[in-house]
Amino acid sequence: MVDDDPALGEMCTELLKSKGYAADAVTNGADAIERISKDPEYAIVLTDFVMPEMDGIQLLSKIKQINSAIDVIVMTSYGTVSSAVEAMKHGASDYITKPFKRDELVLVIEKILQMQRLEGEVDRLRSELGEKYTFGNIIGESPKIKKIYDIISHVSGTEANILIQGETGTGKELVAKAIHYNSARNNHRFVKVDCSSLTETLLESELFGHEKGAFTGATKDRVGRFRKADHGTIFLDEIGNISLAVQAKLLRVLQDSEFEAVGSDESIKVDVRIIAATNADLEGCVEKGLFRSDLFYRLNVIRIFLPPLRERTEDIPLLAAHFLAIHNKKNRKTVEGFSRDTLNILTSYAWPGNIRELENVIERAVILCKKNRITPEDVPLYQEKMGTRPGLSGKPLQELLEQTERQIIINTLEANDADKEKTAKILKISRASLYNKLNKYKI
Ligand SMILES: Nc1ncnc2c1ncn2[C@@H]1O[C@H](COP(=O)(O)OP(=O)(O)OP(=O)(O)O)[C@@H](O)[C@H]1O
Repeated sequence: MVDDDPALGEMCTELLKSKGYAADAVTNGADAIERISKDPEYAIVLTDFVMPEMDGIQLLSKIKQINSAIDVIVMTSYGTVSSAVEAMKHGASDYITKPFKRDELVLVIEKILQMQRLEGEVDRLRSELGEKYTFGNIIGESPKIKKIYDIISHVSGTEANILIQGETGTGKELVAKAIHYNSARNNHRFVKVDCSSLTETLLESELFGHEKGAFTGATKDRVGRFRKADHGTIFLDEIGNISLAVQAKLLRVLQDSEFEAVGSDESIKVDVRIIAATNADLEGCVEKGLFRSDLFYRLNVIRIFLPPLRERTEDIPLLAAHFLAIHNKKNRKTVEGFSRDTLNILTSYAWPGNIRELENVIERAVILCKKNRITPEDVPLYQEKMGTRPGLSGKPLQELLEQTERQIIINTLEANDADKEKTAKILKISRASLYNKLNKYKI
């Protein structure tokens, strides 16, 4: 704390000490420089703007020369916004207007410390990537993804069919591969079929093969994917889109492990484990008669729900660091990391395209980046939509409040094993009110 008024210095240091931080005060810039030069532990300098001898801006640039990791907060007087702007231009991290309330000071300091932690976290994670927090190629350390790791290790050793459900880009294929490569079938093939990209006839022949002349264009025999996957695993992506006829044939493979190629009456026996994936509501499809319930039950022996990225934002810095490393290498770049504003932007965006979208954004940013860290200008498309602070996202207050309320309820439920009674008690609302909100927010 640098201020020529010793009483203010004392008040601030006492306050910060009462919050558990180490703090001390000096009354001029020269003393501040001396202490910073001797002790690398200083994380933040709070300095007055107008001081005799060395003013706030001069002190700021000297501090940055000595230790650029120190964040400087400038105190300005009421009505001198221009000096705050000038300080920010010179690299101040924030400013606070005098006179300020005690809470305001604590808030500014804590915000900076949190950002420093986030930056430190990314650096730490970058160095630890590849050693921890991964399962095969799956990256993440949030409780939700750790649960997925547990499920993968449990089910890999079994022969159970698996249904993976999750929005697009959440890593369904990655999970299917992790299960296969951790299973006893890993010496055999992992065969993927994208069920949504083929017409009914083509899909049938793709899955089960065909005999020459079975349909127009079938000029020679073809071995289907089920046979290619014999003793291995077949991954049926977008299973929700297949026709009822193909569903019937699939059911037979599941029940009897046999099928006939298109245009042939000879039964073929296979030993294949099936992992299916969908981003559709399969139960809803069953109710509407679009998906056979018997097939659904056979596939759904074990179901894995992959959470959307917005429900595990803790993993974003880790994933961002991972993709940064990949795309640095691919593009022969040496981008070191992300500015804190960029990290804020990345962690506050809703990511409708999930991890695939995050990877695309990082790849583009790496290519565009001209400095050593990725800055918000490198992720321009997303800047407007996100807003680094909730109030700047351009959304109506009501919607923002509801979003927050929804998240609070989800967090409380999660922390209490989905115990609604406990959740209502903790949040001090009636059970009826909690149920209403669960309905309203479709939790
Ligand atoms: N946890 C993760 N760690 C690292 N990379 C991931 C993770 N999840 C997904 N990815 C990457 O994101 C991209 C999309 O993943 P994937 O194809 O598995 O998603 P999907 O859910 O199968 O998508 P779709 O439903 O659109 O087929 C891939 O490049 C994948 O490597």
